Amino acid sequence: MRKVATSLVRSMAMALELEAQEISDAYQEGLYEVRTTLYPPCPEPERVIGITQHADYSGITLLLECGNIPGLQVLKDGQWVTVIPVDGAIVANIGHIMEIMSNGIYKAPDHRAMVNRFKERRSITTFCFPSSSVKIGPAKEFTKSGTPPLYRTLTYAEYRHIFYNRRLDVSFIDMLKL
Ligand SMILES: O=C(O)CCC(=O)C(=O)O
Ligand SMILES: [Fe+2]
Repeated sequence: MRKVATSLVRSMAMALELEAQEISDAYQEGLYEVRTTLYPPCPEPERVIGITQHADYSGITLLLECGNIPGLQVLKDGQWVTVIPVDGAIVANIGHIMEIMSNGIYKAPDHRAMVNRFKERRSITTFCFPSSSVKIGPAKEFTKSGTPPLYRTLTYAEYRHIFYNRRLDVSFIDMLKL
């Protein structure tokens, strides 16, 4: 997972002409949180949401959908789009840290997980973070070129503190916008 995350982040940084080596090194050393989720079958799936609408607070998220049972949905142009599982594939999702670092060019999409009437679904999610020594803010290349930063710059500890102490009725990313 570390290799996949590092190489994805490197490509994403290169596409924006950012200091790709520095950014991928940060993900080489960072914290990776793994969450396994089990969604039991539900006789009334239309009345239940497995994981409610949110965007991830990671840099990027790598998701393994076990058993090819669909459930993940991404909000695209105001519509929920189901991500069809592909055998053995990893779903990569952008988290808030990449949104901030790219000064809003990459967006952390809202997504949710639905439940299935007949089948149990399991997913394994790896939330990939840069090293805790890295400041979380728009990449220095944006400020150098005179582009105004759209997000605050925080230490890793501040970022996590704000996330875990936030009010749930306020959008987390909006709190970090300037
Ligand atoms: O289980 C899934 O498909 C999504 C899980 C997820 O979005 C999360 O854990 O943040
Ligand atoms: Fe998520």
